[in-house]
Amino acid sequence: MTKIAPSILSADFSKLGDEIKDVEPDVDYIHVDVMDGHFVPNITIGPLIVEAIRPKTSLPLDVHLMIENPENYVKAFVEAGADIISVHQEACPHLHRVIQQIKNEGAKAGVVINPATPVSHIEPILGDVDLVLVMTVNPGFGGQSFIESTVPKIKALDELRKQHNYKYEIEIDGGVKKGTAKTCVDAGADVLVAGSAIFNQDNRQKAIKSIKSSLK
Ligand SMILES: O=C(CO)[C@@H](O)[C@H](O)COP(=O)(O)O
Ligand SMILES: [Fe+2]
Repeated sequence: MTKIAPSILSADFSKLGDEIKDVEPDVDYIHVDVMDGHFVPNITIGPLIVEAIRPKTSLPLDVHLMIENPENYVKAFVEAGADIISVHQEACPHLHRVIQQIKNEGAKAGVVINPATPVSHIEPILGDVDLVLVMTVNPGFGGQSFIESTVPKIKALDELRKQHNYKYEIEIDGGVKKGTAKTCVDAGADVLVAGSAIFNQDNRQKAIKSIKSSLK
């Protein structure tokens, strides 16, 4: 069963608790986009907001770190209540160490690749991660268009998982809506992050249902 992870980047930040409650019954993770104004041009939220939303939901908080030097913040995000922490390969010269650090802190560890980064750059640590996040847009903003050339990477990750019996989930992030969602699931994606396709809609339940039914 494909999992849905609404990205709160497109939610109303003045009432995040209510926004999460609105989607909670129909989804699997809450996706939290952390941006530092260095790794990506945008600045969003830090551990304080994660701590504030933690009591508002029992769903796993899926924290996507789009920051430089993520190793300096892993502990703070785990203490704030993050369940899954994903770091960008492009931001981590010592990727293996950061992945171990996340796991040692007690969270699930994910690795993220940008649209221009090949799967080969993360192959050596695929046996160590709980999640691989394939960016299907360039990170930094919600509401961008899906980049089709990322789809073969989803397929390659699914193949490698079968071949080596790896256990990671494949998550995709960016430009998810009807059509692109099915393309990714057919390629092997297990978790779909969706921001604007859910939170920019008046009826979020209907929006989630429509993504789910597009997968059949
Ligand atoms: O990490 C990011 C963007 O950098 C995403 O999680 C976005 O929040 C997805 O937004 P949509 O493309 O679904 O509107
Ligand atoms: Fe994200």
